[in-house]
Order: sequence, then structure tokens, then C-alpha cells
Amino acid sequence: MDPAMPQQLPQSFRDFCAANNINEGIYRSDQNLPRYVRFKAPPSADIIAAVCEQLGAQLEPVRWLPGFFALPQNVKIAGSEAYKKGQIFGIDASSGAAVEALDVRPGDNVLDLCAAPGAKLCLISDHVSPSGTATGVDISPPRLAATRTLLRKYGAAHNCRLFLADGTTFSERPPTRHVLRQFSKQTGLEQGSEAKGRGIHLEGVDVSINEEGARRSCEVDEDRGFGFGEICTESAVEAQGQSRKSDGRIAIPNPKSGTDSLQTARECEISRSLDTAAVQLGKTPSPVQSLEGTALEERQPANVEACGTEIGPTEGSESLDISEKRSEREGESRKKERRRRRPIGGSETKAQLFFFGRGITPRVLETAEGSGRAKLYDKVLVDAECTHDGSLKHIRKYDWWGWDTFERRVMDPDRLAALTDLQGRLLSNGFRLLKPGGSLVYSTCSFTRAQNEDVVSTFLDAHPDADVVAIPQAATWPCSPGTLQHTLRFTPDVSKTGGLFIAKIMRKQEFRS
Ligand SMILES: C[S@@+](CC[C@H](N)C(=O)[O-])C[C@H]1O[C@@H](n2cnc3c(N)ncnc32)[C@H](O)[C@@H]1O
Repeated sequence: MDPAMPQQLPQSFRDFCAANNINEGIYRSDQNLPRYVRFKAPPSADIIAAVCEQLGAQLEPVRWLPGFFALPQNVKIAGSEAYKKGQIFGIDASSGAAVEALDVRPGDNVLDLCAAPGAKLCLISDHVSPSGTATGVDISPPRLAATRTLLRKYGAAHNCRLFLADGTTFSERPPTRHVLRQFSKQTGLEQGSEAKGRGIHLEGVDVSINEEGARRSCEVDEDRGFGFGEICTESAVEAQGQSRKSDGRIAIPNPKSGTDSLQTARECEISRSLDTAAVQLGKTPSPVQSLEGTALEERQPANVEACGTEIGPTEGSESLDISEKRSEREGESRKKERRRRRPIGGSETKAQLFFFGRGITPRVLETAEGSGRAKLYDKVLVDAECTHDGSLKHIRKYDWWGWDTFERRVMDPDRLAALTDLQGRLLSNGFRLLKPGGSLVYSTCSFTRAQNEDVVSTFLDAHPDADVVAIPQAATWPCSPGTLQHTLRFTPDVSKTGGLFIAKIMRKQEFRS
């Protein structure tokens, strides 16, 4: 057998490769690829040594990608202290490269249009800190729930928000940075405080402190329909049926378990501030406006998925009732949503009111029509749904699912056409939400031209204000050029990473059609 060929590739997959001009040789090292981890904060030599000891393996720095380390593929990281403490997380180096290509800067507002399960969003959250924001969107409730868990675990939730929405129609503006700073200042929840990882949801919230000082009243932002409630005073503690223990801790009754959980006043204050309801009105939010101030077409309203506490499907926690009327209806629709197999061409999302709040009665807050120019995102990542053929590990799952399923899902021309159509619409909508002068990265973990260069070329034909640009950092990356100028491909044989296609697209600063 040709040593360049991977052994025992299933015939269906070989047929797929042949049909898409994919050289099977690129998979030859796929079975022995390293796994990659990233340190949340730049590690000292002592920390690296300690983590190596915990993992029982050497961490090899990835020379071309700062903060990333390679490990032998079979090393399990989940049991280690470093992983449990959120010090390291698993993310393929090619995924890291996609985020690096975006060149995210502190203070940027970044949109991640296909965010789940969230590894790239965690990285983005780190890069935009301390003053920027990251907005994640995904159409899959369970995957979004996993994303929320990940964000919390890695202390990335403080500047992130998540929407359950169709990325082809998502239309929410970036949050107001001014408010983010104001909220942090007033609550004392600065970067690195214990609030990190709790999931603050801050978009468009106008926070004010009244005469009583400790009391925080929060009003909804006119554009957004979200808000934080107030609470934290002694009277509010009593009003909530809570009591202070002699050591100063506050007993918070949990009606479901019948037990009290004890929190220090500080913890209580923080959780109150963070866990108060965020509200998405059950009506269409004001659409994003173009820079010229004209409303862009009406889009589907998004559902709020995650912020301070549980909304929507949860991991290891119960979702809270929203209102007597709505909870039943939504419970049913969520069940239906879980049962339903998501079509490959995307799906419609219905407006739903998600809600949460521990012991807090949520208020539905009124919005006013937004006015003036919409703020758009500085950077957008469209890490699109694809056939995942860049990773044999993923493709091998069809050993269990059955290769007839592969043929039906991945090789059926109608489904492929629907998929590439979805990719094009995700790219177009991401670009619509990008500000002039901003950059967008389109990536897939497929090697087919149809899902990569062809999608980008079709997009460029329809968007004269878009340019594919070179990625300067890539000069030192172990990748190969795509067939469209400036596009890149990470292939397992060359990069020793999972497969990834990356195109960086700039929106021209000044453009007259
Ligand atoms: C390749 S995965 C994204 C991986 C993610 N960026 C990460 O780094 O963890 C593609 C995601 O697109 C989501 N998706 C599929 N169709 C979508 C749509 N119409 N709108 C938004 N997300 C969609 C899928 O649920 C899936 O989570």
C-alpha cells in the first residue's frame, strides 16, 4: 500500500474524497495527531511543570501559536486539576489560528455566528478583555447549553452573551461598552474578581444607584429589551424570605430541594446582581440599521439563551419556570426542538421568551424603538456548519452511525446544495453585521471546494465592498494556500492539526456602489 495513504479508509469516504478532488494522502497522519491545549493565562515555567506532572505528559509549546501546547493524543486532560480549575482547555491549534486570523484586539465587539460548543468563543473572550465583548450565536439549544457551561468553566462569561438564533437572520447589535464599564464599576465586578465565570449578561443595560447606595436599580436599554433587577439591601434579603445567619452568611431557601444554601453577603450580592432576570421581549426587536440610518430588512427575533443563570436547556441544573402561562408552552416546544432532527440546511427559530432568575420575580420590560445609526461588530467569525471531512476522528463516528448515514447526509447532492446555501447565507449575514473597515473570518473543517472557495467566490461576486485579504500571521503557520488567493488550508499531514479552511474578508472602509 502507498505509505502516503491512510489505512482502512471506508469506501464511502473514499468515494466522497474522489468526488470532491480531496487527496486522501492528507489524512495519513490523522490517526497520530497531537491534541492541543491552551492556557487561559500565559503560564510560568513552574505552572507548566505542575500541569505536566498532573497530566503525566510533556507539554510541547506550539511555536507558531503562542499560548498553545501539544500533548500526545491519548492524554486525558479532564481529570487534571488544571482542567478542573479552568486553567487549561482543549482547543485544536487550527481553531486557534482561525481566531488569530481575526486579529481580535482588546475592546473589540466580536460576533461568533456559529459559536457552539464555544472553544473559539472562549479564546475571543480572552482577546477582547478587558473592555470588549463577545456575542455567540447558535441554532442548537443543547450545543448552546454546552457553550454556556464552557464559558462559565473557563471564566469567559463575564464579557460574553449567547443567543439561540438562526445565524442567517440574526440581527442583534453589539452591546454598549459604556454600560459594561459602568456596570463593572458600580458593582465592583472588575476583571479578575470572583464574578468572573458567573455569566454576567450586560448588553444594553442602564445601571443606576439610588440614594440608598447599596441598592441597584437597573433599567432596560431602549434598544435591547434586557435588564437586571435590583436587590442587595437588608430589606430586600428579608423580602425574599431569606435570613442572615450569625456568621453573616445569608440563607437562601431553595423551594425545589427544600434546603437552604448559605452564601456570604458578598457572594449573595454578586449572585443577585448577576442572576437577575434578563428579558427578551416576545416581539421583534428593532432591526439593525445600516450606516446610512435606513433599516435593514426585518429579521427573526433572537432568543436569549444564556447569561446570569439558567435559561433554556441546562447541564446539571433545572431550568426555571418563566411564567405560569409560558412555561408549559415553552417546555413543550423545547421538548419538540430536542426531538426534532435539525435539517442540514438550517431551520427557522421561533421567538420565545427565555427567562431565569433565582428567587427573583422577573419583570417584562418595555422597549422603545431604536433610533439612529446602529453600531456594528468590529470582527465577525463565521465558523460554519459543514461536512466535517477535515477530521477523520469526526468522520470515524460514521463507523457507529453507519456509512449509509454518511452517504445520505454528506453525499446527497440536494443536502450538499442546501449546506452550501446555508454557508453562503451565514457568511452574508455575518458580513451585514460587520462594520466598514472590520474583518470577518469564514472557516470550515471541510476540504471540499464547494464549501470553501466556491462559497467565498459566490459571496464576493455579490459583495463588491468585500475583499479577501492576506493573513499576515500565516507567514509562520504550517498551512497551505487554498485555490482562492489569500485563503488557507490546514491539513493534518502538513500542520499536524485538524483540517480547517480559513478565508479572511475585510469590509471596505469607504464604498460607493
Ligand atoms: C463547526 S460548528 C462551530 C464550532 C464552534 N465555532 C467552536 O469553535 O466551538 C458549527 C455550528 O454551527 C451551528 N449552526 C448550524 N446552522 C446554524 C444556523 N443556521 N445558525 C447558527 N448556527 C448554526 C451548529 O449548531 C454548530 O454548533
